[in-house]
Amino acid sequence: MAPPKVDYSLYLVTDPYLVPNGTTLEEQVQKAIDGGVTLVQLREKDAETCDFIERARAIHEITKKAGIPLLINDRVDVALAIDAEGIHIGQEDIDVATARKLLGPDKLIGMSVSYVSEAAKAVEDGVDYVGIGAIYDTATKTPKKPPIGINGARKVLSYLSSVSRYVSTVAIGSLNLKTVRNVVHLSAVPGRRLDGIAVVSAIIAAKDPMAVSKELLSLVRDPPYWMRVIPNRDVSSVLSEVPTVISRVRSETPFVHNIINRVATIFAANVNLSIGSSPAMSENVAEFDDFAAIPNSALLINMGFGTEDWVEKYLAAAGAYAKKLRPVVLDPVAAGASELRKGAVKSMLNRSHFDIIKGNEGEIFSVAGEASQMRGVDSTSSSQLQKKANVVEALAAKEKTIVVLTGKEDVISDGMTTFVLRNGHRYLADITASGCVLGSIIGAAVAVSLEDRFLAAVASVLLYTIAAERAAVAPGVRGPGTFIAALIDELYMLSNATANGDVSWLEAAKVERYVEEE
Ligand SMILES: Cc1ncc(COP(=O)(O)OP(=O)(O)O)c(N)n1
Ligand SMILES: Cc1nc(C(=O)O)sc1CCOP(=O)(O)O
Repeated sequence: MAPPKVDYSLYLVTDPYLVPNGTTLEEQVQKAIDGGVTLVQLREKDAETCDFIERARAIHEITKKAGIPLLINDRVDVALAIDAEGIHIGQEDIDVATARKLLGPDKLIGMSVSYVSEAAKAVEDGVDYVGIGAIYDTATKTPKKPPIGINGARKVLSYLSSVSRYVSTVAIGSLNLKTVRNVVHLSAVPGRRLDGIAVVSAIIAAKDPMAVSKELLSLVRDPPYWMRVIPNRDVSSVLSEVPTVISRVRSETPFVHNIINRVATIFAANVNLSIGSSPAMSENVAEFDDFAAIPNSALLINMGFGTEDWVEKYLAAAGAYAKKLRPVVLDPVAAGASELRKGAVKSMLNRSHFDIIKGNEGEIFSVAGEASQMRGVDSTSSSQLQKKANVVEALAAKEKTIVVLTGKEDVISDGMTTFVLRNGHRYLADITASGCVLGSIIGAAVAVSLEDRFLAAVASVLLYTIAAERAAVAPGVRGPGTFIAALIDELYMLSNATANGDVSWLEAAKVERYVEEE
């Protein structure tokens, strides 16, 4: 079923109160259209009818010249008075049947929806499009309902993909240069994605509405790097690229910004240094933008400590890196251990994208919404490989990410290809933060291998687990304590050997592609 001809990609909704001093709403709209806005809605909440009509006529002249539709917010009479191309109505405005009767069959009718039930009613009533929101809290208006996040948009899209009539969709509510990419591309479900975004303040209040519109339009239309998945990966070709990633970490010294729990800090910094990367440990929001601007940076968010402002802090950091197109690794430490942690992870995934999600079985199962055997921060390993592989693959596909599930066997998936890795040593389970510091290695690897995050994950796990095997039998290692020092030594030696062309250690790799049995 082909979508209708209206281009909803970048839908400007006006607000007279947000226009910067020294310019007019008409000028802002004209510049926004010059930047690529594809549809305009005139939204005047307080204007007298005669003023509303006068302004609508002026804006209509501009949109007609540009060949794009003008819709009127709420007011059928104003739409009829200027022969606008349609209206947008909310849940408490005029009903669709009456509006259709007044406007006729050819005008566009859009309706605000937050939930599947509202979308179902709007479809039944015959709307042309729905405005899904509010995705996030917005300062532009006080919403009557809580924000629905990316997951809420996904639910509505999923429902709409199942109905026979094509009803177009735009998302609304704090859509701006920081949020658009994630909302548009993460909310997509098989066979259906948002047709566009509706924007008020990011354009209307902008000093340069043309530039902002141009950028927003490309963020809507151009899929981000994380939407590209390399199909049909085989073990030997991925393994052949592992030394390149490890060598590049040593030669390019990527900057790894670790937001990590206190138990792991020193260990993580030493591990980063041992493989040639440059660690920083900071939770200060004031420096996130500066760190993200470092060309070869990556961010690790290790949710080890549940402080009060943690989610907002993590999201501020993730937003800073997303804006610079730099990678973010999420370690949902003890994700299923408490309601606080479950809610925090849910909120994070609902509001941001993560390039790699790494956790143990209990953590990954919890993130995926599956029942897990989680106890504290340890993970039992009760699930069969098949279950683990299915959960990891489904989560990776849903979140458009790479998922690394660690354990006796490590499972890595990009949603299409799943590898099982069987290296490592039991001492890793006998020391604290062994999982956390793997996140720091992954951060370094993905910083130099953004174009192939699956490879970065495989390279990191192999380097770490094979180093652990060697460390466990290194001279002088008598138990977990001496193992930690030997592990850092081995990481250092393997990384240097690889950079010098000696990749013999990789012969120990035990990797296979997971193929589900019939
Ligand atoms: C595209 C789009 N989506 C949603 C809205 C909100 O409409 P409504 O619920 O009627 O709220 P107000 O705009 O009247 O404050 C919209 N205007 N446009
Ligand atoms: C007009 C409107 N309607 C919403 C809804 O949820 O239905 S949110 C919203 C305001 C969106 O403004 P901004 O782009 O500045 O966040």
